[in-house]
Amino acid sequence: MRQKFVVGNWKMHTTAAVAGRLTQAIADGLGSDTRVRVVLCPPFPYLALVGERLKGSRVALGAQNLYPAADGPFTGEVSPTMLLDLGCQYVILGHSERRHTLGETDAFIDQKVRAALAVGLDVILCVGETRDQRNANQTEAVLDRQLGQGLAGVTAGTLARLSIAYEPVWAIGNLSHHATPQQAQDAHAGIRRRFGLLFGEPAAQALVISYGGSVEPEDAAALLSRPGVDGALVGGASLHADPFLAIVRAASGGPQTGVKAAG
Ligand SMILES: O=C[C@H](O)COP(=O)(O)O
Repeated sequence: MRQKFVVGNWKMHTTAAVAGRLTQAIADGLGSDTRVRVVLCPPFPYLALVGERLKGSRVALGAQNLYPAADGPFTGEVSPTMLLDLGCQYVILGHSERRHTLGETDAFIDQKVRAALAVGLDVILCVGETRDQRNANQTEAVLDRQLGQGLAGVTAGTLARLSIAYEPVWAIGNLSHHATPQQAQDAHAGIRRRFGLLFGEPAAQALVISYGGSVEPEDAAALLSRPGVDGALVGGASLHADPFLAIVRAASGGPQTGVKAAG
């Protein structure tokens, strides 16, 4: 049985003071319950601070990006080993904001996935179609391409350190147009099928596939109770402790032992 997975992606938000308070509130609010795997991904400058606050908690630290080289003349970039040094266990790669706003290609994302897995980081690989691609019935082709290239460097030995986040681009930061639980379930089933073709059925059944795109406490239970929807990659709602904790509770299927009520 796959463990539910909830990741907070703070994107380019917070300040040091806010990051510290938010981390503390989330770590305290989660208590000792381990039914849901929880990860916080702050901006690079706050990784050390957040990592420090998470010590002794059951929340893992993740980064939002990396550069696929061990070191070198790459001004402004951050290497996989630097993330490890800072205590990161996870890294988000292939996020649509990097694909579409910053122009990252499938080939570059493939390099990043390889670099992350090579040093022992766990990868959360984001895939998803734009609204135009969905309207043109290209969703499957887009996911095929993104998965085919994004997973090219994954091997039997590194498979267990990979999860997928399905994020339809049209649903991100868009409360009036988020995907329905059925749309998420269908896309996840397609991703699992493709994964099975690449790596075999046991690997496909073990694969954790999260949904991202305006996940809010109100719809989290309906979404996360769907077969094959194993978690949530949460943006906006992870910037406040109460809604984020509520989403974790929804993922656990109900009140969690040792989890204080959000408030
Ligand atoms: O990484 C998170 C996703 O892009 C979702 O962001 P959002 O919850 O603000 O729509």
